[in-house]
Amino acid sequence: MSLNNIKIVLIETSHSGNIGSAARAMKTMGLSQLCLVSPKKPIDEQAISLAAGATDLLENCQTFSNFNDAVANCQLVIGTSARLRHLQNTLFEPRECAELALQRSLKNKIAIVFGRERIGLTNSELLRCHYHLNIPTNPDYGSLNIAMAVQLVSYELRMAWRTMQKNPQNPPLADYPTAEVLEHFFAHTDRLYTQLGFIRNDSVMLKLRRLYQRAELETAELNLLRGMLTAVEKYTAQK
Ligand SMILES: C[S@@+](CC[C@H](N)C(=O)[O-])C[C@H]1O[C@@H](n2cnc3c(N)ncnc32)[C@H](O)[C@@H]1O
Repeated sequence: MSLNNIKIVLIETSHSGNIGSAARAMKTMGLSQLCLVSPKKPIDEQAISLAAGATDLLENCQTFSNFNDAVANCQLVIGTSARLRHLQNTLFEPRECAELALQRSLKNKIAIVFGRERIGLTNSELLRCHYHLNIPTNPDYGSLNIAMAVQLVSYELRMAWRTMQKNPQNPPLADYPTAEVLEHFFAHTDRLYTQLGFIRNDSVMLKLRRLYQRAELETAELNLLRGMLTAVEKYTAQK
């Protein structure tokens, strides 16, 4: 049992030093999978210096051009946010998050996504996440440095991992679709119901996304919904 199925994704990081510090935070807790999405600065001297002995994570990190590609192969996507947003997905705190992520990582790939230093994650990125993770902090001053947020979440993952070492669990029975498969389903739903005149503005699809993300659809359940879309499509084509 390892933490290798859990990746930490950093979106458009401005300061290369934060990438290095995040790598160090991860390695101290036994995490190794670092992904970057369009970093504003490449991995440079400062990143290497702040990574201290965790330069192997920087050498092995994967870089993507967008959020969707970075999480495409993950069955569970968790977005972190310092602020509570109006379009809130299921919200949890680091301990609960770590327990769920660890349990699901026995069979699935998990992404925990951290936002930009200044503006965090966009609403559209947060809508692509099954859960939102908020680290409870001082309500008057609650925004942590990104690498410190990575440290806290990684620590909870390590604690959950240690507990699981003592009480091993079976992998979950259900299969879950990857983020990429879910995105195809959302695009199909959007296309079909726009064509039928039911979807007339973006807010409908935002609400549907939230509903389906919250349900954490299993693969068999998703296939049922896809079958229903295809049946409606066939019926309307015959008319
Ligand atoms: C400096 S914060 C960005 C602050 C931004 N104004 C916002 O509201 O999200 C950079 C990143 O660190 C993480 N972070 C900082 N404080 C956090 C908290 N209290 N809970 C969860 N994540 C946090 C998030 O990933 C966030 O996108």
